Amino acid sequence: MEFAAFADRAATIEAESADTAITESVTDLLADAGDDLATLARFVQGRVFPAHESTTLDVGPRLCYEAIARAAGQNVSADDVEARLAETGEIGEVAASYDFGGQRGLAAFGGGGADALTVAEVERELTDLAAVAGDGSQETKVDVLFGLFNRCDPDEARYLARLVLSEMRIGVGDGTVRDAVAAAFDVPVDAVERALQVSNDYGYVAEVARDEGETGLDAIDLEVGRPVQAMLAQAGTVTGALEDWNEVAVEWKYDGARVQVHYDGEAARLFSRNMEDVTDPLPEVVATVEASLDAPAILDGEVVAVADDGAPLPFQEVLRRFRRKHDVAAAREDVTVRLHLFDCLHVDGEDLLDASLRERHDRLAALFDDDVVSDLWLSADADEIGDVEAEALDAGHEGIMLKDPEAAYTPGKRGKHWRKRKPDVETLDCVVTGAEWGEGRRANVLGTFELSVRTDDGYAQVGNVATGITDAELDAVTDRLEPHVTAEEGRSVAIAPEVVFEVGYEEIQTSTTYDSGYALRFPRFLAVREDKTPADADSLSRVERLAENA
Ligand SMILES: Nc1ncnc2c1ncn2[C@@H]1O[C@H](COP(=O)(O)OP(=O)(O)OP(=O)(O)O)[C@@H](O)[C@H]1O
Repeated sequence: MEFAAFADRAATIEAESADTAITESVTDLLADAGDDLATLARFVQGRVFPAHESTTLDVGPRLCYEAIARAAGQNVSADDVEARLAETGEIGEVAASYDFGGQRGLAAFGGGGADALTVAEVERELTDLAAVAGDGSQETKVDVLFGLFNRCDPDEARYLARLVLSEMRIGVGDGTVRDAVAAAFDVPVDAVERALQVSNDYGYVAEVARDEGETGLDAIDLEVGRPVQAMLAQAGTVTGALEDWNEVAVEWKYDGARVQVHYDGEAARLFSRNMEDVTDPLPEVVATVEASLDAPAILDGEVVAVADDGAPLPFQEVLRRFRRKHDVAAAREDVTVRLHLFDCLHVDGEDLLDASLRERHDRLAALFDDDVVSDLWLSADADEIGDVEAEALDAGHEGIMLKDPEAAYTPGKRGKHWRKRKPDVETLDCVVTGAEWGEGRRANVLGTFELSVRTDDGYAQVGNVATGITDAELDAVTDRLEPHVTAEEGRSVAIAPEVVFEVGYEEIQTSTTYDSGYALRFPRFLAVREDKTPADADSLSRVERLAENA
């Protein structure tokens, strides 16, 4: 296909506003694509390379402006191009506004002709351009781009400029291409979706859909060395997770950077969340993996920067390691990293995407014999989950992940099967007005604390807290409260309002359980506010406001 024909189709697509019309136009484009199918399935999304490839054009805006300026003629400089961009705000518009050499050439041929750019040629030239490296590479890249722009008419220039800067913006998203592939080659959308998840390559999937149909799509498997998109999480709550699932798989949410490990039986390669190859900057992670594995595997996890005492450092520190291309040894001295693996997508020829998290985690745990694998707690108890969260926070991590233990691994999906518990937006300072002695090992310490807020004439209860308190804190809190016990009945004690607890919670609900008319959902102990007296504690009217504004 001539590049001019692609530009023409792109312009048509861009002019459409309805999603269905856009999908239909992309469907037609793919159906007519012939040998250019794979390339067009990428170009239409503004991609030159498959999503799983780390290859980039490595063409910054300035370099592109220079190439445009050179093609536009002697009197135009990169600064002029940039100035026009400041006016119009869109690089395609700017590129289309110049008279390039090619326009005159095309006019002479009456459009098209021997010198007409083809889609295949653009793809080839850009692939060669991406491979240019070393001294003088920037100059060579400008030369290649100049050569292309010089043969463009305004419409071609518009879409070439956008393609080069990954700013296609014609309203075609991942979902559009998925649906268009399904429609163009009469295969089920689900089969296309799965194949895309597994291969991360729209071009390849489009070709398989056309040439081998549904059977071919179903046969696409994960491949060691070809990264897949990471499964993502939504914000969620413990109460929500407990409502939705019988049991919740709880893990620490490590504060680091996502890493996907591909081990081919001999060597490991590592990929970042956006599928960049980060093998070289992380030799000790590679060594950890290679020391334990003896069969091919694809694993998912987080790399965390740690201080000398093992405590996690802010995640910016780990990014310093990810970005390091030179002098890795020195960077390694500066920032120590640890690998925490939490999922397993493939082991020794077997894809595990469709297996449950429960099974995938078991398979992962069987591959390593040290503490590389995340601890996973299965729980149906909010207090227990709260304790895991308290431990995670104590250990310096971000909080917890709540996962559906039965769910499959869905690459690239921000679904509801993985949830990250948001940090508390608000906390409440509550007065402790009662408590209960613990049981068994904890019989000598107070365990559950009655939380109240101030009212006009006293205090009203909003809940009980038993979660988030370490054993050491329980001892200290018991010593602090015991002198204020005013009455005792069974394990329950009444306590004079003296001590203020800061508590986190997920939600405030109206409730008839407590005399305040409200109940904190999933309250967690955060601290004793020694700096506050009950007079400084929160009031019922604040609770009312918080409940209303939720
Ligand atoms: N045990 C774990 N299981 C899954 N993801 C984890 C875990 N520990 C840390 N993480 C990190 O938490 C992220 C989950 O949140 P999300 O999928 O929304 O990613 P994100 O957009 O990078 O969000 P965030 O900025 O909150 O990390 C994962 O991408 C991963 O990097």
